[in-house]
Amino acid sequence: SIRVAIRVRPFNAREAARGCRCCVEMEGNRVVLNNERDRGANEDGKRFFSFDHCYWSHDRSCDNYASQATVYNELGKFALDNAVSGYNVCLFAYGQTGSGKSYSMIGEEDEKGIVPRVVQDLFKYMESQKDENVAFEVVTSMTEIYKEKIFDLLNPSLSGRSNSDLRVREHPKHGPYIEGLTAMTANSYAEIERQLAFGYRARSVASTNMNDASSRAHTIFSIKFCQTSLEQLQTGFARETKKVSHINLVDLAGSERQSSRQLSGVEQARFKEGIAINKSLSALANCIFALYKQSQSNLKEKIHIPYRDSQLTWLLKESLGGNAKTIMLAAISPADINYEETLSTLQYASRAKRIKTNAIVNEDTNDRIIRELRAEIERLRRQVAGQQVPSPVSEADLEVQRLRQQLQESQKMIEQMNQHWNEERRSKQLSRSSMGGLSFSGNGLYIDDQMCPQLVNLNEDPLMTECLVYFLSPGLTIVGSEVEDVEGDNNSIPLVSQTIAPHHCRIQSEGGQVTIEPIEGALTFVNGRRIDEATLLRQGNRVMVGTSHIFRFNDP
Ligand SMILES: Nc1ncnc2c1ncn2[C@@H]1O[C@H](COP(=O)(O)OP(=O)(O)OP(=O)(O)O)[C@@H](O)[C@H]1O
Repeated sequence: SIRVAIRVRPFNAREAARGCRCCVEMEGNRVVLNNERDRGANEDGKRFFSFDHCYWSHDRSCDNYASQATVYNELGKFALDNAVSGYNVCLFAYGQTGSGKSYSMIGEEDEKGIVPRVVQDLFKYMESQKDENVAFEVVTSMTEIYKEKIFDLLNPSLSGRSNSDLRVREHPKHGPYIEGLTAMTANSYAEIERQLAFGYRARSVASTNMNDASSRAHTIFSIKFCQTSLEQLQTGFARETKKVSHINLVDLAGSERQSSRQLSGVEQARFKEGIAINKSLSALANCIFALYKQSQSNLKEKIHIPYRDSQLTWLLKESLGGNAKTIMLAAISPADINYEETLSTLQYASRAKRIKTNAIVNEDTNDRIIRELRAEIERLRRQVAGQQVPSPVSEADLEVQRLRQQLQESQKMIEQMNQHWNEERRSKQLSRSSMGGLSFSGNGLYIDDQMCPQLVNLNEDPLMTECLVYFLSPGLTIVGSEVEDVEGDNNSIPLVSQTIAPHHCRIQSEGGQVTIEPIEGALTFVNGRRIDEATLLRQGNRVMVGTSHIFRFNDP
């Protein structure tokens, strides 16, 4: 379920000057609203709401005062821990204008909020995991949805509102995304801090009755976090595991009451912004309501969730009802003059609590099974160790035996998984070689396997040169015109021409060395010299098989 937290701020200057009464109390994870004139409240004028977390930030002198660090330690750390485990996470701040959303998300110079703290701890995590077999990548982007238009806050050409708005598209697997959005790689916390400062300066902010610096748009700061680790297997292969998670930190524009009185020019502009903000927030409310209904319903039929009704809900689709662990931080004012807005925020948040998302670790399926089996083995090992106290009780012996058996079974499964993984990799390599070993990226052509030695074709036609890459996996590779039937674990390279024998030559790759040997004197040349025995290949050697297949040997 979506995790929901409520935070109440101190009185602002205006509320203090008007001598407002505090209408909010917090008891553990329960919020109590007080208003004797509220007809929906109980006879004591109270309404009760429970949430996953309640943060009392109204009065610093109270024992239960929740500081920026307290809020981060629960919400931000939860988001970060899940992102590190490979889940998509989304943390969004909701609430009336001036209720404290930006304060919680961004914070102030010496009271940093969730966003900078998440980034800081993300870099600390990467530092702590530094290892030559692990690589990390952090890519950030920052957008603003202002009056239903999407702007790129990290685009340096941004000047005023002239930056043309961007479009949302939908990826069949990963869901909606913004086309053409600037994505920046960051190598340090300081870099992201600069990006954040730049992006936040470019936001649409204006002074309103409720807040001197009110965000007039929704701001989304996104981090794509990739973790690639390389594991050396006993089989000689190196297994690459990749986990990618998307962290979306969303500071929503504040909901506000619309006035029907005569408005001045500036007020008119704020009023129009307010309409757009309320429109997208009500689209969000409608999605939350539909998702809430879906969670209540036992019906098989699916309820339509109106994600498409606003850019905001469309972009948050995966975070609300899809593949993400989502946290909603609802900020409220303590003042009685804002009672209605506070009540509506709490009702909104109560509904969100019931929404269930469907978060999964974003990694290769085989990686997931292997990871789960490893965890299982570890658990069983610990259990076996725990049970090994000498005991005459035969029941304990039986338990140890059962655990041992389970452990063996899990170990066997993991071996099979690794074997299966290797086979898959090999078959991918074979299909790559039969396709000419080509891989395409958006930027053109690249050879995506730098780990194996390779034979790269050379051709009189420069356009045809280096178009074919044969990857030489550890073990034996048979080259010939009829190699479909090569047995066991052996690999094959099929070549067709009159001068190629059915089984023409053997290429052995072992312990980092590769040799080539003709079979029954078949025509094979290394650097123009005919060979008749196993010959060691060196980086850059020219290899000719028959009279028309020429390659360069590449050993990365
Ligand atoms: N927990 C808090 N402790 C101290 N001051 C706070 C707290 N929360 C909010 N404030 C102060 O209240 C004012 C309004 O907060 P903030 O700008 O975060 O509201 P907001 O919900 O983001 O408003 P808007 O929707 O208009 O952008 C700011 O001056 C901020 O410093």
